[in-house]
Amino acid sequence: IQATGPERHFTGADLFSLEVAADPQISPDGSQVAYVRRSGDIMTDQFRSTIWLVDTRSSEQTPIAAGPGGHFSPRWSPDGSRLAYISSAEGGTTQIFVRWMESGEAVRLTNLPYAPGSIAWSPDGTRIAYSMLIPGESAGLGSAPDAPEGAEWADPLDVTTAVGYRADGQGYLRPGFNQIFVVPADGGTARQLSFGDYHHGGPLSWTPDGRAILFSGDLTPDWEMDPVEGEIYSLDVTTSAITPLTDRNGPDVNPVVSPDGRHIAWLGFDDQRRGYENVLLHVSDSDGSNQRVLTGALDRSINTAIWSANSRAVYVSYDDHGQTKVARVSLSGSITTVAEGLNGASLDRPYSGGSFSVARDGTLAITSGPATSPADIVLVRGSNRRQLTHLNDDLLGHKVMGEVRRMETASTFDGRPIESWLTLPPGHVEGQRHPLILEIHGGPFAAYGPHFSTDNQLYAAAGYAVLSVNPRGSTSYGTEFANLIHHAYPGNDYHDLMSAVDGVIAAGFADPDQLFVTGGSGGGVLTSWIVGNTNRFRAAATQKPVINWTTQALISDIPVFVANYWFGALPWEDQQSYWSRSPLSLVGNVETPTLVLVGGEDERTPVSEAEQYYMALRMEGVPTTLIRVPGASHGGLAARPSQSAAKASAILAWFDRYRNAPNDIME
Ligand SMILES: CSCC[C@H](NC=O)C(=O)N[C@@H](CO)C(=O)O
Repeated sequence: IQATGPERHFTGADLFSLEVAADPQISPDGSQVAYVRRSGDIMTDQFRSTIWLVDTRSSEQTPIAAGPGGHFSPRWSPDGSRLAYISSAEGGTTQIFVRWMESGEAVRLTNLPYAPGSIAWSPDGTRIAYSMLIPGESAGLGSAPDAPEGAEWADPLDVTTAVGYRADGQGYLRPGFNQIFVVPADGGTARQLSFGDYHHGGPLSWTPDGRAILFSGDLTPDWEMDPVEGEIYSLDVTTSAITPLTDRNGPDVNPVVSPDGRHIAWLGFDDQRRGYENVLLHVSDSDGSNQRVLTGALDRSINTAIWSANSRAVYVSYDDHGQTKVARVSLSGSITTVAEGLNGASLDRPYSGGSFSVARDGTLAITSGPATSPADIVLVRGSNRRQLTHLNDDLLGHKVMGEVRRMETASTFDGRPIESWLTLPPGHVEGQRHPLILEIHGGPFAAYGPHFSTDNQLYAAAGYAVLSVNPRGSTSYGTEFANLIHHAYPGNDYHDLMSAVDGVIAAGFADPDQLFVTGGSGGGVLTSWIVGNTNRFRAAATQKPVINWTTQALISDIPVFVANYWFGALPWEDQQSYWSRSPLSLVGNVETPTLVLVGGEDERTPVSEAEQYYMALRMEGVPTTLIRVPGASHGGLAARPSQSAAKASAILAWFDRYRNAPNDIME
């Protein structure tokens, strides 16, 4: 059949044409913004990162690093004359590059054996600090016989004594520790500054005199068993002496020294072993004395902190009701919101997020955009906003996207307001009811909001309305709301989700006989929990779920965290809680046809969780299918455009199979 015209709806193939702006770095004088552009590439089936410069007056764009390889982390020298970045332009390991802006010359500064990260210019622009993993020795035990010359033997045994021996996105970890280095900014030999069997973590922040670098880490022998702990340390650049600046029980991370050197700002909280804590902005004097919290009254979590040029305030980003905002926090603790509507770089689901930077005069560069398009670069000067890039107008300008509307319902459990966003099928006519997909976020401490989502747009283009709900436990509504699921997840969040579904039915958008449910990770837990509790949904698709908390606590890459923060006991100490909160405990109730889907290299909610559920459903005679996404990690389930499109297509095919089935087949 020949197409009669251009495809007006969003399609899976469109994923290859999407572009999203990230990591906007405004130059100190505010004249230009360097940013990372992530673009779909149909030949490599990846999102490729390039660095572009956009002029804040003319909006003219210039490529900084856009050739072969990946390019990211642009960072201005303090005087704005140079731009450092990390790139694999020359193949092999990523390296630090510097571009001289006036001449346009870019040079590779380093020749490192391993990938650098957390690059930070010294205040006088003469040096660049960075962190890098230095491999350590594997724990040895016994030995293989000697191999004859020329023999090709199997790999040696992999022996570990580490707690963190696996990590999502990396697989089984090679032993080693993050160390801090410094390299001359005009080339030369890098020097290692930190040593020892501890991770010395970024981001890094220099003191204005260039004598010390602040970093965070847990330099105590018990660091492996305390996954959230961290302190701020000062590292002497000459002697490598390390001085702790904080010492409380709880994370102290992301230190930033004020431009005048008088204060330190950082993020952290008192560890109470609760599922959720607001991350608070702290400041102290430069020696760590006089510590105080500046955002205690906000009751929101702070994501990023950047000092104002005059050292009198800190700009922070935070999530509020599913939206990401920037506020200016003065040293006296007054908080003024200065930008709203930030959007992050994740494309598949509408998670809150976004990034920003600040010029000397307070002009902000943010990543932002409507819910129907990925993030662009927007300049914010006082109340003026100007969109500098239009990365997707060429593609989405010719498409009819699903409109996104904010909804609110009272929970049937306790009357609390539950916020959600409804993506309507393109061309929706008022009064028309649609089949509804409830799409549940993970975390579980995370938030959806009015943000772009390829999954939701693909479902909407297929004629479904899609509901993205923030049930209790969601972030961006304060500590009390998030901790309503402390040691009680899944639980009453179920009622919030069902209330939101009933809200859109009552509002006339959804067909009550055509309900479907899906969700990933924490959202997969809730999807499986829902089908264990109700038969109201015609079909379900549980993505990368936890099914059995005992195995999750022992096999995932966050074992100690799950046990200590989400249960407060080890599995064998409180098997009753672990079992009663496991969706596997309800599998005998399930009648809803349920698709199970997981990334083949998921280390966060391991493949074995999905496999347990699939087999349990088969044993119970429930219609099911297991899909593994080859090579995909937990965080990277939708990283390859072809797999992301195919995943949405498989879920739609599963739902379509039951969408039009006569009711008696469903009974
Ligand atoms: C329920 S166990 C771990 C869940 C995981 N949390 C952190 O990694 C999760 O829910 N991830 C979410 C949000 O990041 C996801 O959608 O993958």
